Amino acid sequence: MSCMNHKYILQIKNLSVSFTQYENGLRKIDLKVIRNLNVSVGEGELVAVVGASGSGKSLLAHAILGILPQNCDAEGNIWFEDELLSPERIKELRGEKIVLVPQSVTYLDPLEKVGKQVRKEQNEKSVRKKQEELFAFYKLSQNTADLYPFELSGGMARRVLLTTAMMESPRLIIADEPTPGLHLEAAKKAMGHFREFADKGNGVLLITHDIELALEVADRIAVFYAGTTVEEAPVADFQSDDTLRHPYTKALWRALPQNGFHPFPGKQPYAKDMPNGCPFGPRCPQLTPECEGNIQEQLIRFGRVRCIHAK
Ligand SMILES: Nc1ncnc2c1ncn2[C@@H]1O[C@H](COP(=O)(O)OP(=O)(O)OP(=O)(O)O)[C@@H](O)[C@H]1O
Ligand code: NI
Repeated sequence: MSCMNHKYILQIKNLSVSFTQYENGLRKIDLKVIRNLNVSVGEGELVAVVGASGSGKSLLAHAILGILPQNCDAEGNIWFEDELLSPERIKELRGEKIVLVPQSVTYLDPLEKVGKQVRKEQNEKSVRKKQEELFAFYKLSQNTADLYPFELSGGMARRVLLTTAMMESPRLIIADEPTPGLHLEAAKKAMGHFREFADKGNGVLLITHDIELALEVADRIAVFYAGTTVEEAPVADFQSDDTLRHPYTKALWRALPQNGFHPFPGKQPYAKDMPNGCPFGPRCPQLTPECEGNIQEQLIRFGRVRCIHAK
């Protein structure tokens, strides 16, 4: 499904996130870990954010939800259903209209029984019923509700996090790596649930480094590299590397098992050692001196790309 004629649920423009650190305990430095990032989710859309570890995926989720660490600052604009979000407004929407399925299971409160947490302390019959239905859906036995988080296995804890997100009637689900530790069946269920939720006219931002999973459920893929989106493309474009736009996306495509498992050398740069211009430059087969300049995002064939050589 394309979002061309849809309303946006989430729009992020020019987001930058930096950490303040002290070098040798004295000199203050700003470490920019996300730069000029744009990404959007339309009504009825499931958008997957893919990218290597450390590319800024979780920080993006935390920036949207206003839960960045103390020493971390965000700049840029985030719109939720045509409303420019302020920190106060984000607080109101968080957990109600915008929910997070966090990457780490440590988000569960260790001192409170699971059922109470999932129900957010509410005890009405309808809330209990919904929790029981969701537990059944995710194959959690009903007595799981009486356990404390430390009594759960990793996979159970993940399924508890999924039920927590599904308890509300959100408009946007941000799922940060929701599947590691889950059996294939549970992972498929969760994906099916997200797809269904989007198909009802809502939005899902699915953060994952599993491109194959993303290709199965998403409408569009946003590819992250070193703190920014290098490409945003409809899923159909991933059928061949000719229809993809950025050399990094093409390299990811060729590294997939079904496309020959071609590895590509090198590593994503750290925020401290960012090259001038294109962050992918040092690894790029198409590198030219112009790549060290300012790289604007261009619109090409219903997708967006940050590469001066893209066609
Ligand atoms: N508290 C912090 N202080 C300084 N740098 C941080 C902090 N938290 C994260 N970073 C840096 O920000 C970058 C992005 O981190 P983030 O957790 O968003 O990556 P990610 O794409 O979610 O990775 P993963 O796939 O491993 O979950 C990383 O380079 C990381 O080192
Ligand atoms: Ni992460």
